Amino acid sequence: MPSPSERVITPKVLREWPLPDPSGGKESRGTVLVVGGSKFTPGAVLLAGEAALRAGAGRLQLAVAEETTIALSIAVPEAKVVGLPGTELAEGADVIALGPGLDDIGRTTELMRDVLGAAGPDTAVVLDAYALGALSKDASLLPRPGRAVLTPNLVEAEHLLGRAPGDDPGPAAAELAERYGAVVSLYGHIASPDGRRWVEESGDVGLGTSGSGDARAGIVAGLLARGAAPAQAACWGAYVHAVSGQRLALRHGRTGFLARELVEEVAHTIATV
Ligand SMILES: NC(=O)C1=CN([C@@H]2O[C@H](COP(=O)(O)OP(=O)(O)OC[C@H]3O[C@@H](n4cnc5c(N)ncnc54)[C@H](O)[C@@H]3O)[C@@H](O)[C@H]2O)[C@@H](O)CC1
Ligand SMILES: Nc1ncnc2c1ncn2[C@@H]1O[C@H](COP(=O)(O)OP(=O)(O)O)[C@@H](O)[C@H]1O
Repeated sequence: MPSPSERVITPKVLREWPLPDPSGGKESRGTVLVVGGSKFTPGAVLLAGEAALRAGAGRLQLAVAEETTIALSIAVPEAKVVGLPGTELAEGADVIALGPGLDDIGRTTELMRDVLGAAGPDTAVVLDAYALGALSKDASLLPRPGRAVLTPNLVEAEHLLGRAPGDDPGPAAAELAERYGAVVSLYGHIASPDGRRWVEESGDVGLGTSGSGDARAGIVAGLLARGAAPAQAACWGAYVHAVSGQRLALRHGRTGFLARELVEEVAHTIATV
């Protein structure tokens, strides 16, 4: 049941809150820079990056572990791929998605200082995975929270809150949004620092698949790149992620579909809202 303070995200609500017209060239749909990956988890960046393109981003850049640059440039031929930290690309990026696939809090902290410090004043930021662990230790790592979306899973929310989110993630999302001054998307519950709240109710068990959160962070980044506001990108992102899962569940069953298949559904789901 949604709380009375949460608006349920339905196709009608989204159609009243349309995404910016995507009819311009790729320059007008923005550049996403995904910063993340490690020697042993390079695929998270691939999932997030491809999800950003499927959500409509114009250009994709990946800053990844040095030893994975060649493999990822072959796996994602649409992207420019450089070694971490990727600071040289940060100033020109419209959106920076930081965290997927990182595996060390100290290294992530350094990356956040370097990359977000080099970002332009209007750059939007999506923080996921290890970036949220680092943020839980040092809130100053998010220099301009106003254009940020945080996409924690329940473990990351616990690190950020300092306690378990409890049975209803809605109040936890609202508390985090207020604390960090950023939009928070937590398990289908979206909260904005101005107090607005939404809930997406179509999600199902199959969405709990490896890489699902990486895909969702990438969708949000792509929507921001094409010009959506942070709360709009988070609401559309949660809906598109959940409905893409529903469509896969109809074809394959409630569980067993893959995050990469979720990513492939994204463009069609957006087009049919
Ligand atoms: N194909 C791939 O490459 C995949 C990579 N993935 C990546 O794998 C990484 C690890 O994911 P797991 O869920 O196993 O993560 P862990 O179980 O290692 O940690 C869960 C979360 O706790 C936080 N954390 C860890 N150490 C902390 C500390 N010392 N202090 C505060 N917070 C801390 C981090 O924010 C982390 O995201 C993530 O970066 C994720 O993006 C997964 O999403 C699955 C797919
Ligand atoms: N059992 C479930 N029911 C509904 N939605 C789910 C379920 N499992 C996952 N999800 C959705 O998928 C998102 C990503 O899943 P999660 O396991 O938290 O990803 P990750 O650990 O990769 O970040 C969640 O935030 C939630 O919105």
